Amino acid sequence: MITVEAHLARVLAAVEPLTRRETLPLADAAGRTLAVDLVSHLDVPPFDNSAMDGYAVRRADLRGASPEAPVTLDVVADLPAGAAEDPAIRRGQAVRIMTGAPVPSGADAVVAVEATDGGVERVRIEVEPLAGRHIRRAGEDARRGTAVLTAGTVLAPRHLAAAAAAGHAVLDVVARPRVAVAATGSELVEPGEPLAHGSIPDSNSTLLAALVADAGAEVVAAARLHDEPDDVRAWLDRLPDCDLVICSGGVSVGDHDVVRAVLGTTGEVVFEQVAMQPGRPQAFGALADGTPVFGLPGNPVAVHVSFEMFARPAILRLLGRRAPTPVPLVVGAGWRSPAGRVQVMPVAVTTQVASLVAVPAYPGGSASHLVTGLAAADGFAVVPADVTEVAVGQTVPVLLAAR
Ligand SMILES: Nc1nc2c(c(=O)[nH]1)N[C@H]1C(S)=C(S)[C@@H](COP(=O)(O)OP(=O)(O)OC[C@H]3O[C@@H](n4cnc5c(N)ncnc54)[C@H](O)[C@@H]3O)O[C@H]1N2
Ligand code: MOO
Repeated sequence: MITVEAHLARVLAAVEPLTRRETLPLADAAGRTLAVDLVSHLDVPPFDNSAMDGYAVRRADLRGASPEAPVTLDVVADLPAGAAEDPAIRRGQAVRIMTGAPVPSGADAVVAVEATDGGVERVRIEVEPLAGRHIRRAGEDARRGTAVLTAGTVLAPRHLAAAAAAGHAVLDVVARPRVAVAATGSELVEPGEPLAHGSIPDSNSTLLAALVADAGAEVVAAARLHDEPDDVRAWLDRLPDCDLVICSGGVSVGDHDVVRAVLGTTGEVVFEQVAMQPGRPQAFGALADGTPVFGLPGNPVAVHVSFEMFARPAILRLLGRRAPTPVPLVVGAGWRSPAGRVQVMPVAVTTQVASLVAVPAYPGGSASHLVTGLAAADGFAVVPADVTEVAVGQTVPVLLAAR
């Protein structure tokens, strides 16, 4: 038996970050991985502008101004947002200005309209503003030429907004890893189709395709294959170019374990017992053309768990992303864990007395066939191999599940 860490290290050593890139308009880049550090093309904001609707003034004109001693100024211009002018302001003058409009170069403060009588031709002002009051300075958010986003960032709406503000219309992103998925098993039928005795709906195909997409990759081939070595061989031979192949089922020691029968003879794929529950039997290696291939155990919970522990980290490495950090959560209901194996327990995350707690998503942690029970999970608690009892109130690391 090998450890989870050793198996993961072997997987990560076999995949390299992709060098393929795509250039996408901002609107199409959400969820993609930025390929390069992004430098601002602009000062952000691009010019000194007003933070308030009010009046641009010269502070020298407003010495000692107060509600008891207001000062009246002539309003010589009106600047809405988008105005391009830079009107001169002389002694005793003010410029009416709206939020976002460029502050005239002769002004050194803005007075909010609330501290005035709101006059259009003349304005009565009741405060002496501090220097620079209500002026948002050019470049105070980002200077032209400085980095605003770093390579490897998963582009969320807020990152796209930052890129737009920094003057970018398109972004260089890492190409989506191309992944082929196959579910093996002669008992499997298309979901929704009538079942003969002994048949079950194929849920792993749906699970794997959705997990692959969630991890930021693209499914370029998908198949449901009978436990016939020739079928599996033929599918593998006809695969389009891909970066990764993920199979489920057929990796243990049964008579019809077809992935073992096909890939176990090439010498490039290693079949291991990993000290993990569920998901002990694992296959990983390379096809004849070098494409990395996973053989995940067929039980659906084992598929999800194996994906989170090994296949997702591989896809994230292809993308140049870091693996997600588990979230420490308090245990809300205890459970037992096997000695000597890392237990990956589906947990529901709920709120108890104002704190988030993790409780088993269903009773009986090792039941790796409970595919509908798995739907109750919000994440996976990763319990170290030397722990046999997970007690209420203790903290466990939880890998949050795809949403
Ligand atoms: N003698 C032993 N038998 C088994 C062992 C063992 O160590 N010695 N390990 C058990 C464990 S643990 C697991 S996990 C499985 C892994 O075996 P396989 O990878 O060969 O998986 P299958 O036998 O093909 O399937 C296992 C189980 O999952 C169901 N399944 C498979 N594919 C799908 C799918 N696409 N959708 C829904 N359900 C699927 C399948 O019907 C089986 O019930 O081996 C144990 N046995
Ligand atoms: O190890 Mo199996 O993957 O528990 O069901």
